[in-house]
Amino acid sequence: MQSKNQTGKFLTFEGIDGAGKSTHIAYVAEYLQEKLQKRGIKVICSREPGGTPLGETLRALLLQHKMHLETEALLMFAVRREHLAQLIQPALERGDWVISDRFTDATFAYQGGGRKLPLDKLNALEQWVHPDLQPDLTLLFDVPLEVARARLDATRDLDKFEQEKADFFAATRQEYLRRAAEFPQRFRIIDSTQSIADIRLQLDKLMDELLDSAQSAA
Ligand SMILES: Nc1ncnc2c1ncn2[C@@H]1O[C@H](COP(=O)(O)OP(=O)(O)OP(=O)(O)O)[C@@H](O)[C@H]1O
Ligand SMILES: Cc1cn([C@H]2C[C@H](O)[C@@H](COP(=O)(O)O)O2)c(=O)[nH]c1=O
Repeated sequence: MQSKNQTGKFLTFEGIDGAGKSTHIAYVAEYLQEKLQKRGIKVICSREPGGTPLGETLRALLLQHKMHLETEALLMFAVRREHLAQLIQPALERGDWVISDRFTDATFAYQGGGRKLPLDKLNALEQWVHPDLQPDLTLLFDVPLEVARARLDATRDLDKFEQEKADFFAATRQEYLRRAAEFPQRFRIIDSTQSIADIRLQLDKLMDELLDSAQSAA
């Protein structure tokens, strides 16, 4: 069994709405949990905005109500502060692994790219809320806008963000890709136009690499 003094791993899933990230989270969590169980490590799935009772209450407001752009960005970071304090940091300190469906890259992409909030304001909030924590691995599910839109239209009623126009999502996607290029050591881009089965094969490989690096660091 692995020493519990070890810090767990933090994985984040990102992409524009309809890219397919949520489809793969349960699969990755199960894959990792099966391998980590024998080392006494739990895999915890969460999401943003959300992840705590307060965060889920704020999520409902954020996804439905129109508000000032800065209010929206501040609330995203307020949700994140609570998520870090209540769930993410305690889990990582126990040595457990956390998978979050979106994290700070989403604020840069949506509020920074999509809504054009200056990035220096977001950098300042990031420095305030989590100066010393970055995901160990960020999977960016990338698809052309039309593919994402067709997937969303086929499945559900659209929330406030999902109702945005193509130019909003083009700018959001561009900011995601810009951040992936800026932080190549933690980002992996998944071509989400592939079949679900092919994406799973790619995810298996990525998770095996991560498990190997965690094991050799232990
Ligand atoms: N590779 C794929 N090929 C075909 N359909 C897919 C693929 N990935 C996901 N889908 C379908 O697209 C729809 C949207 O997927 P999903 O909910 O995972 O997207 P998402 O990126 O999590 O979106 P959101 O952020 O808005 O929740 C679902 O109906 C899902 O079954
Ligand atoms: C964390 C975060 C999220 N958003 C947006 C992105 C999505 O449209 C919704 C979350 O819904 P999901 O389908 O569960 O991914 O919120 C954002 O604009 N900024 C953020 O920081």
